[in-house]
Amino acid sequence: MSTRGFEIVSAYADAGLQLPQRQTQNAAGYDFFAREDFVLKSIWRYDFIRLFRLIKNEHPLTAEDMRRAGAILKPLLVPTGVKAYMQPNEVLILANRSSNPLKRGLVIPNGIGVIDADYYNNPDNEGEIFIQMVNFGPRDVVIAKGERIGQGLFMPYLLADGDQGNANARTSGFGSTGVK
Ligand SMILES: O=c1ccn([C@H]2C[C@H](O)[C@@H](COP(=O)(O)OP(=O)(O)OP(=O)(O)O)O2)c(=O)[nH]1
Ligand SMILES: [Mg+2]
Repeated sequence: MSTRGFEIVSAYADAGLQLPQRQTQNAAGYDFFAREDFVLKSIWRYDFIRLFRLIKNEHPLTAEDMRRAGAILKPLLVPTGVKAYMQPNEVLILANRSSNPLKRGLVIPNGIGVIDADYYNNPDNEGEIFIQMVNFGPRDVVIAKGERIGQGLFMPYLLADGDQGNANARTSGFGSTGVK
């Protein structure tokens, strides 16, 4: 019987992807591999004078200013091509590799990622796990397909007193339940 684990998202079945793996005997985290090559642009590439004006809401700010700010300052969602199944009272916690900030300037801006059990096989993206990243380093970082980018830890979670549960089905992620 299947209890918890990883599967390749069907669209990438033939893409030669690897399932997350632990690297040593007692490693807690399953390392995730990048689904494809990608570039994480350094946030230093942004023109900071323009950024300052943007923050202060000073004009004139062009559409191009907004586009550049969005493109560089927005975290990138690094695709893994992998989905995780688990028990209803379990969660997969995504964490950075400790070497990422030290060696590559890469941080996970949401601190940790919470992958809910009901994200698996959701109708929007089949439950593909994405790792949010920002490059605070001075140089752009190129990550090749198959490089290890973060790790996932399966954990049980607890309910508060009086919690009768919630019948809503998850339809997607990243704000699918609303932003407020
Ligand atoms: O780093 C992350 C964080 C989340 N997710 C997916 C799985 C998770 O189950 C879903 C929702 O995450 P969360 O509840 O943390 O985000 P939200 O902003 O509250 O979105 P939603 O309204 O969809 O719950 O998004 C990821 O793939 N990577
Ligand atoms: Mg949520």
